[in-house]
Amino acid sequence: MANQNLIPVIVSGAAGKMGREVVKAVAQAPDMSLMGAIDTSPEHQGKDAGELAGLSEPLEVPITNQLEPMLGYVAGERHMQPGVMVDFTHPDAVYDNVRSAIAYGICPVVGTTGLSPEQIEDLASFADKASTGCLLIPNFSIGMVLLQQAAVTASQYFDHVEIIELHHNQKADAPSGTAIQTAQMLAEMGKTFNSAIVKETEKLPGARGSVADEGIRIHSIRLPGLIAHQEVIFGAPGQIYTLRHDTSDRSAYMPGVLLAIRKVLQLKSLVYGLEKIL
Ligand SMILES: NC(=O)C1=CN([C@@H]2O[C@H](COP(=O)(O)OP(=O)(O)OC[C@H]3O[C@@H](n4cnc5c(N)ncnc54)[C@H](OP(=O)(O)O)[C@@H]3O)[C@@H](O)[C@H]2O)C=CC1
Ligand SMILES: O=C(O)C1=N[C@H](C(=O)O)C[C@H](O)C1
Repeated sequence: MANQNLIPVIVSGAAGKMGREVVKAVAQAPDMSLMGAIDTSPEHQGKDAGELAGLSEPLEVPITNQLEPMLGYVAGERHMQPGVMVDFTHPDAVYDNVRSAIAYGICPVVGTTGLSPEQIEDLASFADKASTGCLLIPNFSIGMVLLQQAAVTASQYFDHVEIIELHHNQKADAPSGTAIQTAQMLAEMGKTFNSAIVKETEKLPGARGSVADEGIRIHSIRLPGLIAHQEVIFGAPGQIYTLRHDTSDRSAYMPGVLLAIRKVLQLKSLVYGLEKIL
């Protein structure tokens, strides 16, 4: 039987690139217990989540595609605190997974990007009604929080800014959740950026990227060899100010994920962004 003092954690997307890192991090955290490892990928069903994640010993937690029964099992177990579901799956799956977790009183920690503003609003209202903590974190790395803070500061002094995000070419959504959040933060400064000084014509559609709130442009690059990178480039007459963050290993996200697992238990509603819980 699981130690009832430990935080019970289910990892959804446990066989994926991020899920495997989370399995390792949770298994090594002294205050957490990995209760379930969910993944729909057929080739990984029944495999030990720990061995798949590269741990030397099995965790005796098999990968399964049965999320609802696992949520029910964890919700029904006697623990000192509610369970947490960490989701790193796919933009098409995350909404339903989060709804299901909240319905069982399990607190979601969501890294999966690609939720629409309407879906986020709906999940916020569902979590609120259920008085269940839920964290949506577009980027778990501390370096990105610092980049965003520096960008907000710079946006007070620069009126022109564009964002470039660069990712591996297995990424399903574009632009990245981080780039969208960064643009939102700048847009909240209450001014319109990038006022045009000439009439622009795109000779190839999309050449100037996508336009987010307040005229901020986002350009998405997808290439093998990349992991996750973002530049925020400010321009003014005679000067360019470039902020850049590079992720060279997915372990960069793990301190943020473990912090979120601990913090979500203290919440009663949905909170968006790592910066809100630091
Ligand atoms: N917030 C952050 O800091 C970060 C967020 N991300 C985001 O996390 C998400 C996952 O990224 P990544 O790990 O690279 O992706 P991967 O494709 O490597 O992993 C996703 C895994 O989830 C599985 N899956 C798909 N649908 C479901 C479902 N309904 N239930 C359970 N498992 C499912 C996939 O199986 P199959 O392959 O068979 O479909 C796959 O094994 C993306 O949205 C990405 O943008 C990534 C890095 C950092
Ligand atoms: O898919 C990824 O890899 C990443 N996705 C997140 C996003 O969309 O912002 C976070 C990070 O950029 C890695």
